[in-house]
Amino acid sequence: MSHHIEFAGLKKVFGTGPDAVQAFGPVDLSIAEGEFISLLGPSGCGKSTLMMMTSGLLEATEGTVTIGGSQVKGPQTDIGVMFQDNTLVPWRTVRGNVELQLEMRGKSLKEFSDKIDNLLASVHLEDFADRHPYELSGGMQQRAAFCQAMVHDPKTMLLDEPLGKLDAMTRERIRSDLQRLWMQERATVIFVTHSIEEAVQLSTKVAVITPRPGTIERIIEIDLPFPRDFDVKNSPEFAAYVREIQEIFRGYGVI
Ligand SMILES: Nc1ncnc2c1ncn2[C@@H]1O[C@H](COP(=O)(O)OP(=O)(O)OP(=O)(O)O)[C@@H](O)[C@H]1O
Repeated sequence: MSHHIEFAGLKKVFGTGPDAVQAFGPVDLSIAEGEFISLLGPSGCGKSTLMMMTSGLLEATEGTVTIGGSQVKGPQTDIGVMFQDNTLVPWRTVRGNVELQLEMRGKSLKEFSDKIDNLLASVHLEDFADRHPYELSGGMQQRAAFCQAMVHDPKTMLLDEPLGKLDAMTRERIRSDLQRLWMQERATVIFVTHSIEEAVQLSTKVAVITPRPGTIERIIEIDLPFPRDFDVKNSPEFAAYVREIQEIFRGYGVI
């Protein structure tokens, strides 16, 4: 089954009458299987609204979301989601939290045991598997949440500012982890960020969204080799992409 994502005439209005808020759209967008697309847009342009509609947690006012050929009509369980606030429960260990995602989906813990070990090792948490969330730093908690989102092998991932609350160095490190895992798994990823550099580093495409109600201003294909390591990030080509996107936001008057 293909795992492309399709938005057709997708629009969200909150409320009715004079108090109605045109939050997002209408937007048509096709995201190919294995694509890593970042959504970059000013605060309040409707990025989280789009992610909620894609995951089936919020109903669209008009239009449709289709994932892998099936129209989204309710909460999706076969996708991986990660938001700015992590979803770790305090009474379970790191490993227990990752296992919870399997239990909720009725999957065998035994079958996924090696996968959990590999995931925790890939984000350098192998020595903290038996610790509880309160014993972890904010960055470590986000890395654990990342393993939660990935453990059931989702072919579609929705990441809504997952690195937003982290300090710059931790953020840099998790970006690399995320990129490495994406290169291995090639899931279809929609990633919301406020960082232009982060979007250019991680994405095959960047969708620049207009101020509210968000519509797509431009899709920029990022034609740089993966992994986008230190050298790629310091190349003139990388800087040119960042500059191109900065110019769009300058045009909006938001930077
Ligand atoms: N449940 C809601 N009820 C009413 N209005 C809402 C609701 N959720 C969001 N909105 C409005 O919809 C618009 C888009 O909000 P949304 O959170 O999607 O933006 P965003 O692009 O994710 O913002 P940010 O970058 O600041 O996180 C905003 O004007 C917001 O006030």
